[in-house]
Amino acid sequence: PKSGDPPNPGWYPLVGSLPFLREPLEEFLSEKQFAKQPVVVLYMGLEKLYCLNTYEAIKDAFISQGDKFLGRQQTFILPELTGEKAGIILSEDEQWRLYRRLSLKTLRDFGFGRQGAEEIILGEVEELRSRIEDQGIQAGLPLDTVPLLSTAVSNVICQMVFGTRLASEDPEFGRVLEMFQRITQSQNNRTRSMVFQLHQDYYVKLKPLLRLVIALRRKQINIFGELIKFCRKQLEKHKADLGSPEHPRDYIEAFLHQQASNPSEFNDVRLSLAVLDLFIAGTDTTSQTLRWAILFLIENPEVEKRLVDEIKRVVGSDRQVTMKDKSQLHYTQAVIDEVNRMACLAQLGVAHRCTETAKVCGYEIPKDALVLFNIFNVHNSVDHFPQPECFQPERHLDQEGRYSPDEHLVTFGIGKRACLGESLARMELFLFLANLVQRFTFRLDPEETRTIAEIKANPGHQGGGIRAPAVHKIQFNSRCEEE
Ligand code: HEM
Repeated sequence: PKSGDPPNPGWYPLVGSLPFLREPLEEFLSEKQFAKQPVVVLYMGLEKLYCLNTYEAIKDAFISQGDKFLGRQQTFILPELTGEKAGIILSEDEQWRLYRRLSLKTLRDFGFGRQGAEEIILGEVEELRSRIEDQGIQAGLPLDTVPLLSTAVSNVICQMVFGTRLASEDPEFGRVLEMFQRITQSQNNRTRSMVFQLHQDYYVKLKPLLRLVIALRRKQINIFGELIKFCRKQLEKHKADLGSPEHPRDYIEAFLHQQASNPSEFNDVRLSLAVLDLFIAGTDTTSQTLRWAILFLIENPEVEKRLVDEIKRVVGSDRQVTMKDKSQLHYTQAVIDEVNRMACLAQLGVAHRCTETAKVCGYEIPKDALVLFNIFNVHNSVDHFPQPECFQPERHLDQEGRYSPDEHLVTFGIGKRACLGESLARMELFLFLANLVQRFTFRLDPEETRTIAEIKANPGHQGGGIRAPAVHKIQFNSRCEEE
């Protein structure tokens, strides 16, 4: 380390800080010695990794100097596998600008001549309700919320992207979903996988090492390859039946129309990678947040009661909760923010690459450095959220009880590279949660031997790298029959 470098947890030659780190990394970096440090540097073996640890540092980097932090880490596996570098999440420069702009526009304009996003989500809410009634309540069985919620959420993306409810209707998609769930439920040691990714330049130069790494990662690479094949098949189907450019029926159609005028930017491989990114970024994140929400409500019955009372008062029990109700459901919105605060789903964000040397809160971050941001530390900061360990939706309400969002909630990141699906995700969280709560009560499987705290701690790190509760089952009951 040079003088003036950010603080580090300790280091040795060659292995760097690795002997000093503890999992989960976001919690380690939020311990007392680091909690108030704006920037921390980790020596991950031979490479440095910077972590923006406080809200001030994240804002300084991603808002005040946003243009210097628009890069992403470049990987060798995608070019090796596909010949292209990226879709949306890992793209940079012109490709990123084009894909981000068009993806946002396409998702925002959603309507696509047929159904709006709200209608699609409400259709899935209904589908979910009947699955819970048939497979859970009628059969008297507690349900694993991973397949239940991830099918519902991926059906939403399926309709937007492919134009069909593939997740339920196409037997081939059952396999695709299973592949996603294998990624979701994989046991993931974040530190080990970060070290692996940070050293990829070495493997690319040392071919025998590259072969070894590919052999070790073969399973994940195969899953990825199959998913890409599936997307390409969908592109072919759409090409055979392309509608009018004025009213694209889905995301793929909108992009295929662009392909006609700009075939190299919008080639088939990039399009497939972009589609895959929407699934990777948009399925598990939303469905795992809903799993957290159910656990928090079981743990906090007084919150659940107030939530149900609000929904009954504003909406009643005879019709679905819709987006029109949202502005009156202040407490419901506050509950969702509190779920997002405590779930800290993308705990350390997605790494940005610093494209030009920058100074953040007084510390130099060199060009090409990789930079994470500690959402967990910001969401657990006593300065912004007093008694952060308590689930208190009231903190997101003003004196009059009106919903009042807090800028320190950084669930979706901030700045130009923040989550592209935020408004869709917010709509899904609101509609799925409010409608589930209106219809059902939740209880942990009576046969469960672990406590909720143990399930939340998820010692096996299941969750494919995001903060997810361990696998468990929930017993649903019909709310009106219980009351
Ligand atoms: C609760 C649900 C979600 C959470 C917590 C979440 C969180 C995040 C975070 C933290 C980032 C990184 C931001 C950064 O690098 O600064 C991100 C990026 C991204 N998210 Fe989400 N997300 C969610 C849902 C979605 C959905 C539904 C979609 C798609 C429709 C989506 C698509 C993306 C994409 C494409 C990116 C990369 C953006 C870019 O690189 O320009 N996300 N998300």
